[in-house]
Amino acid sequence: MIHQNTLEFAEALDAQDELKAFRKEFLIPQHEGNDVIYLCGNSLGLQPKSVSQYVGKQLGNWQQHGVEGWFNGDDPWLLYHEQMKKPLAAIVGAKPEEVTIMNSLTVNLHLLLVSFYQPNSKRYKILVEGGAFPSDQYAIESQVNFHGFDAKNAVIEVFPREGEYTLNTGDILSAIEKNADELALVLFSGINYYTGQVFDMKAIAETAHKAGAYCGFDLAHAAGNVPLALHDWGVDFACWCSYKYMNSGPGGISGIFVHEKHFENKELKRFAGWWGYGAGKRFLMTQGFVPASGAEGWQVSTSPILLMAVHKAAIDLFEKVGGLEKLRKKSLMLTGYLEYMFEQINQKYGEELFKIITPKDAEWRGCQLSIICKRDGKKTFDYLTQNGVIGDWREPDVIRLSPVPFYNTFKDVYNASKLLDESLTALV
Ligand SMILES: Cc1ncc(COP(=O)(O)O)c(C=O)c1O
Ligand SMILES: Nc1ccccc1C(=O)C[C@H](N)C(=O)O
Repeated sequence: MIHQNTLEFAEALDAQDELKAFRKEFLIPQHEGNDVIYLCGNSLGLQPKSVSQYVGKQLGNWQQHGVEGWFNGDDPWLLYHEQMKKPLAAIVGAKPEEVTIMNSLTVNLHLLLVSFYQPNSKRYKILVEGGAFPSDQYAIESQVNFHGFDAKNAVIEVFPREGEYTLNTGDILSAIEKNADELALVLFSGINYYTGQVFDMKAIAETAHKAGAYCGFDLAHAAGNVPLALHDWGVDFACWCSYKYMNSGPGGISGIFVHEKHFENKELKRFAGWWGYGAGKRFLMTQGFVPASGAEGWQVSTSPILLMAVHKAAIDLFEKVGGLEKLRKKSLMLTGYLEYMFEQINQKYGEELFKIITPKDAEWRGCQLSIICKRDGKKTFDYLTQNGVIGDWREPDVIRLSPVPFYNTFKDVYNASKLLDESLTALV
C-alpha cells in the first residue's frame, strides 16, 4: 500500500476500516479529557465494555445459588471453562480438547515443564532464545536446578549475531542440531517480548523433534496477535497469558495447549490436583489420581470463575469480529503505517533517529514495533507519556509501541508519530 503522511490519509483509512465499530466495545483510558493513544496492548490489553456485565452475571449466580452455582443455573461453573475451548482453540490453531484455561502464565510454564522437562544424565539440556522474558529465564533456571543440574551448563541460549537485534532462524536450527544428543527440550517464546520478533515455530518444532527433544512455546505475546497452528506444527505444549492481546484483565487467566499425541503418554509425569480429574468423576472423591483426557488433565485447582468471566467477555469479541484473520489483516496495515511514519521522520532529519529493531518482514512480526532512539530514549518515552501516548519502556533502551486492531485507529498511529517528531525539537 502507498502511504501518505497526512491526517486526511489516516482518517480515510479509518473510514474504510471494516473493524472500526469494535473500538466502541472497549473502555479507552482518558488523558486531560481525551482518549489516550493507547499503544500498549503488548503489555495489558484494554477492558471490553461487556466485562462488567459478564462478571456481574457470575456475581449474581453466586448471590442466587451460593455453592449450588457449581452445578445449577444456566451457566454451571463446573463447566464454565468449556465454553471457551472452541474459540480459544481457533485462536491458537488447536483442537478444543488440546486447550484449557487455568492459573497464571509462569505457574503454567512450571506445570508443563514438570511434564515436558524430565532430564536424564544424557539428555538434560534446554535450548532457549537469548533474552527471553525474565520470568521464563527464572522458571527455566529453577527447573534445571530442581533436577540437580547447573543452568550454566544445562541452559543453551541462542543470541543474535554481532550487531544484530533479532535471531537468525538458521542459527536457531543449527544450534538445535549441534546439541541434538543432549537436548531434552527446546523452549522459545512465540514472539520475543523485547524485539517483537516472531519465531519460526514450525521449523523450530520440526528440528527439535528430529533432534529427539520436546518443543514448547510461551505465547504471551503471540496469542491473539498472530496466526498460530500449534496442532499442525506438532508443538508438544504451549502456554500464554490472556491479559495482552486477549484483553482479559490484569493477572487474567492463562491458557495451555497440550498436543493430542500426548494424551495417552504415560511417561509424562504431572503435578496433579482434583481439578485435573474429569469433571464427571471429580466429586466421587475416589483415591488415586486419574487425569481427565486432554489438556484438562493438567488442571490443578478450582476454576477462578470471575477471571474466567472476564476472559469470556473478551473471547466472545474474537468470535464477534469474525476470527483472528480479520484482526491480523488490520494489524498488518496499522503496524505498517507506524513503520512508514517512523521512516518519514528519519527521512526528514536525514538520519536514523528512530531505529526499528523489530523485523521488517511483516511475516515475522505482530502488532509491536520496538524502537531504539538515537537521542535520549527514556526522555522521548516520557514525552510521549506526558502527551497522552501510552506505550512502554523496556530496559535498557527500547520503546515498545503496539497498535492493536480491536481498538486502535490509523489516526492514533498518525498522532503518536507526530508527537514523536515533535519530541525531537521539544527535547533539544
Ligand atoms: C513471555 C512472557 N512470559 C511470562 C510473562 C509473565 O507472566 P506472569 O507474570 O503472568 O506469570 C510475561 C509477561 O509478563 C511474558 O511476556
Ligand atoms: N504482567 C505485567 C505486570 C506488570 C507490568 C507489566 C506486565 C507484563 O505483562 C509485561 C510484559 N510481559 C512484557 O512483555 O514486558
